[in-house]
Order: sequence, then structure tokens, then C-alpha cells
Amino acid sequence: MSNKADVLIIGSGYAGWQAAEAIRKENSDAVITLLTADDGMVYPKPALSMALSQNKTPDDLPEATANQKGAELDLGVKVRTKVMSINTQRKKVMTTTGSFSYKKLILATGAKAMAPKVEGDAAHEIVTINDLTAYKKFYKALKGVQKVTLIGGGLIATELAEDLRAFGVEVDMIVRGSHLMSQIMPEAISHNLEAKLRERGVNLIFNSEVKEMNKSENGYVLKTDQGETFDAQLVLAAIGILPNIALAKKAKVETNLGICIDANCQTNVQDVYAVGDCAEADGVVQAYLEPIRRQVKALASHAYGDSSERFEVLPTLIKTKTPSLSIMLSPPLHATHGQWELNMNVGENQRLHYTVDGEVSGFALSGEFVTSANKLYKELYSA
Ligand SMILES: Cc1cc2nc3c(=O)[nH]c(=O)nc-3n(C[C@H](O)[C@H](O)[C@H](O)COP(=O)(O)OP(=O)(O)OC[C@H]3O[C@@H](n4cnc5c(N)ncnc54)[C@H](O)[C@@H]3O)c2cc1C
Repeated sequence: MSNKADVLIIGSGYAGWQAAEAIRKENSDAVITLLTADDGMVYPKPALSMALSQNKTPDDLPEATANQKGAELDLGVKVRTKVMSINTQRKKVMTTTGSFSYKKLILATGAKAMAPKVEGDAAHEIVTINDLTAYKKFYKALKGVQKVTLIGGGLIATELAEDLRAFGVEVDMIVRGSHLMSQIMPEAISHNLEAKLRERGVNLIFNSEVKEMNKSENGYVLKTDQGETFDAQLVLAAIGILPNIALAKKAKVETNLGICIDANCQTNVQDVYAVGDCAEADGVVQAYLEPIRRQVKALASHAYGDSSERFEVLPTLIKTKTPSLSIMLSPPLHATHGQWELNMNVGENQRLHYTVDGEVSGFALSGEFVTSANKLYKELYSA
């Protein structure tokens, strides 16, 4: 027999729980069931790249269990329940613990961390972190480790490097590009941050790609495309994410890099919605918390309200968790033919604008200038 729900949510990350909250706010009667492949624990994922320096262990991070959060929102939760397939015609999902029928389905299946393509007999031992379970394993593996090799130079890799250093671990950071966070941050600020990280002892290696990882007597030995070798005890990669779209794809829901959604966060199939890291709107996957908050509002408003809220893809505002230098970024959605221009510079305090044909479409602030971020953001994006 199939379990029945008005709203079925797949996923218990920030997007899944926020969607449940938004729907409950809009409708107190709807029967909501949340299914999740993991334990459903509520925790702040951004804390995973700053917990070490705050002396927090993985056990300090959960804010509520799945049952506690489910009771608070008056909804049913099925943990360790992996959805295997969706039948959108019969409005039914098949899981590892039985089948569930729905009136409205919300896909909040998140993303998986990408692993670098590396040869060698230890390549499969590269660690990635995109959830609390993986973080717990990493934390355990870190015991007794003096040196970590980090592959990647984006936001999360950079935050992890600084966090590990503050924890007393040596860090070799191997970056494919020529500076840190090159996709979202101007070089001028990267250089200041790189100097700070070097002062703190992070060994930054740019324009280099790990090609091989083999076991050695004391751990691992890595070879790069530049012919360099690095000894490592633990190898951590943070090179990006890939939205979890397989379920949607199998169910013939339209996908691209993510699951394609409209301004109501509805997919091309009626009553099937997607939010969070698995979702793509206007060709963009925005893997940050702020867009998720706006997505779930639009979804709930369409599913149970007056459809007055619409999700608009806007550049987001990012506060980097790099204690050595305060940085606020609002990178352009499409960094194609524009450029970063220095607008103000007093020591390490910098303000840069991203301009396309003279029009500002993004900014980056460092040092004391970060205090003007919210004002600047409102000026740029409020109608
Ligand atoms: C280290 C780190 C630091 C970050 N820092 C920031 C920050 O400072 N600011 C910011 O805005 N963002 C930050 N982010 C990004 C932000 O945390 C994510 O955008 C957000 O948490 C994504 O939530 P989600 O619910 O979409 O996905 P996820 O958290 O990945 O949740 C997906 C859920 O779907 C479930 N699931 C998947 N497939 C199935 C299936 N078949 N059946 C059942 N369940 C399934 C999973 O078990 C999981 O519960 C950070 C991310 C990381 C990794």
C-alpha cells in the first residue's frame, strides 16, 4: 500500500527543510511528508568550512534531529529512505522503504561534490565534503594528521585552507588557476588574500593540476602536470559541485546542468517543483542559501498561496569565511565580456566594480569597505 501525502519533499538539506517551513506557513492543513536518504539532521552547512577554527566538532553542529524538526512543522519524516524513481503520471515515488503518492512533489536533492580526475592507486581516497556525514569522516581522518593537501582554489577550498591552518595543520593548496576564487573575485583582492594566507603558512601552488596520487610509506605522493611531487597524509578536494539530477532525468523532468525551473520553481511537469543546489533557473545553478530562501517563498506561494512571489535569478551577496581578510562579493551572473575595475583603494581596503559596457553588474569589497556591501547591493538590485 502506498503512503499518501499532499506534499512530498525529497531531501533534508537547507532547501528541503526551508521548503517544508514555507509551505507550512502558507497552509496549516496540508499533509507534508519529507523523505531523505540521510539521517535528516538539521545543521548549518556553511559551518563545515569554519568549524575547526571555532573549536567545534561535528557533534556540535546539529541544530535539531529530523524528528524534532518534523514535530515542530507538523510533518512526517522518513529518514534513510532513498527515492529510486518517480512516476509523474501516477504521482507516485518508489523508495527503498516503500512507495508514496503525492499531489505536489518537491525535489530538493542537492548536489554532489566533484572529484578531480586523477590517476594512481590512491586516487579513490581523495576526500570531498558536501554534507555532515562526509565531514564527520574527514574530521576522524584528520586525527594525528600534520599536513593536508587541498586540491582547488574556489571559495570553499580557500575557506577550508584557512580553517585547517588555524587548527594547526600544514596546508599545501594546489590550484589550477592563477589566483584564488578566480571565478568570482577580482585579482586585486585575491592577491591581498593570498598574501594573508601565505603569512599564515598556507603553501599556495598556482597553475598546477594534480594528475596522479599513489600510496607511499607515510601516506600519499601526488604528482602534478608541472612535474612537481608532494607528500600528503590526507588529500581533500573542493573543486565544485554537480547537481543531483538523475532522478528527475529518469522521470523525464527537464534537466540541463540542474533541474530546470520557472519563476514559480515549478519544473516542466505540473506539480513537480525543484529548489536548492539541484535546481537551475534561467540557465544558472546558484548553490547558496540566499536564493534558496527566495525559491521556497515562490514555490509555497504558487502551490498554496496567491502566486504573488516569483523567483528571480539575481546575483547573490557572498561573505567569505576568511578571517584573515574580510571580503564581500556580489559576482556577476555571467562573467563573459565585462571586467573588474578598481573603484577605491586604501591599503588593503578595496572596492571593485564589475562593468559590462560601462554598466555595473557586480562588485567586490575587502577590508573596511565590506560594511557598505548591503547598501551597494540594494542600490544595484532593488527595483
Ligand atoms: C563547506 C561548505 C560551505 C558553504 N558555505 C556557504 C556559505 O557560507 N554561504 C552560502 O550561502 N552557502 C554556502 N554553502 C552552500 C550551501 O550550503 C548549499 O547551497 C545548501 O546547503 C544546499 O542545500 P540543498 O538542500 O539544496 O542540498 P543538500 O544539502 O545537498 O541536500 C540534499 C538532500 O537530498 C537528499 N537526497 C538526494 N538524493 C536523494 C534521493 N534519491 N532520495 C532521498 N533523498 C535524497 C540528501 O540526502 C540530502 O538530504 C556551502 C557549502 C559547503 C559544502
